Amino acid sequence: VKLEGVELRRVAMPLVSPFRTSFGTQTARDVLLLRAVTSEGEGWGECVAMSDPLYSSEYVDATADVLRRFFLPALAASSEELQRHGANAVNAVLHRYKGHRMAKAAVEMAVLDAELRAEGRSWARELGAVHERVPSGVSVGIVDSIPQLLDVVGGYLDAGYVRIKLKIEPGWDVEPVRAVRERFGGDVPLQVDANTAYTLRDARHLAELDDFDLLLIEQPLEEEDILGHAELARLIRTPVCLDESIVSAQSAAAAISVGACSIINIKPGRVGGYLEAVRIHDVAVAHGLAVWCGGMVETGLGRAANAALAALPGFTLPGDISASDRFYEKDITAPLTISEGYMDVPDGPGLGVSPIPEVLDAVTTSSEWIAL
Ligand SMILES: CSCC[C@@H](NC(=O)CCC(=O)O)C(=O)O
Ligand SMILES: [Mg+2]
Repeated sequence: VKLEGVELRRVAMPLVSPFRTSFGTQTARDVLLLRAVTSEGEGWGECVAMSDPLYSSEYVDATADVLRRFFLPALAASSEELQRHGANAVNAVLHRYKGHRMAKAAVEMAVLDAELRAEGRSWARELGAVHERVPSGVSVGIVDSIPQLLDVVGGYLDAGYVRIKLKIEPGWDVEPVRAVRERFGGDVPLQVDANTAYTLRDARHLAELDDFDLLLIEQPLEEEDILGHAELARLIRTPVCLDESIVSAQSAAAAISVGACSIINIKPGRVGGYLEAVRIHDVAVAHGLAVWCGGMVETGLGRAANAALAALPGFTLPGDISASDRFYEKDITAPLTISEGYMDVPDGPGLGVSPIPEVLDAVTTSSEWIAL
């Protein structure tokens, strides 16, 4: 495929309610979208980077800059390779550049979408999906009080979500979990996500969560503390799941081999793209680990791609693949919905969804065309 140019389009998407985690509170998303124009047609990519480098070192202005100054020129200079191998060549061409995996993921996604739309092939089929619909879990932010939390959780259970994930941080962990268990019972699939907020000194405290039969505790320690997670896993019974720490199939293999995790949250943007996400799935499955698909508050574009990824055989735990209306009043695509707790996996060409032009234009804050 010949890459003729890429549009960098920024959209401002207000959230339906503030989303608070251990690293901050979001009320809106400033999202970078890529529209790749190729010889075979157009494709869309979504960059999952947040506005501030608080989840990881990437942030949306930096991803636009690294695409503009390094990645897109490099792809233009490797048009031969791109013509021959398409999206499979993107990460190979960009490998010499360190990090910026969310930016790499976005351009690989846009090129892959263009190719698949042209071939009439779905994202699900390309990645190896084996299900037509996937169970939908939901991520619940930190709120001001326990009663408010119980209302929020009750609302999502009424909406049909099959798994509840609670954001936790020091001072908001054992009590909220206890309250949810007491109110909704022991059968509700329940897990927690600390986003690196604890240290090994908190091990004894985190062991108090063992009484609540959680599916997992996600990323309790900082992302580079692989050995710390292995030590923590020996001190608590709740299975340790890694998110921020797993940036590639190689780092997944390393974390698994030292016993740092028994479950992995796979996020394509964090690991450089959907193709690497499948490799991590394969490594985890080969070691007998369960994986699930995490979320980065994506628009319908990334949400649709994540639903397809979550349909691979090793994704045996519900993912953070909630309906569009969990975060957005009006999504830029036709809204993704759940019924009886499941989301249909898109089966159209490419992502299977597209931005609705007038909706996209209404939320666009900037657009920049980069000819290649
Ligand atoms: C701003 S929070 C983004 C990262 C967070 N994501 C979620 O909690 C799920 C968000 C979603 O459902 O898209 C995580 O660490 O897993
Ligand atoms: Mg997480």
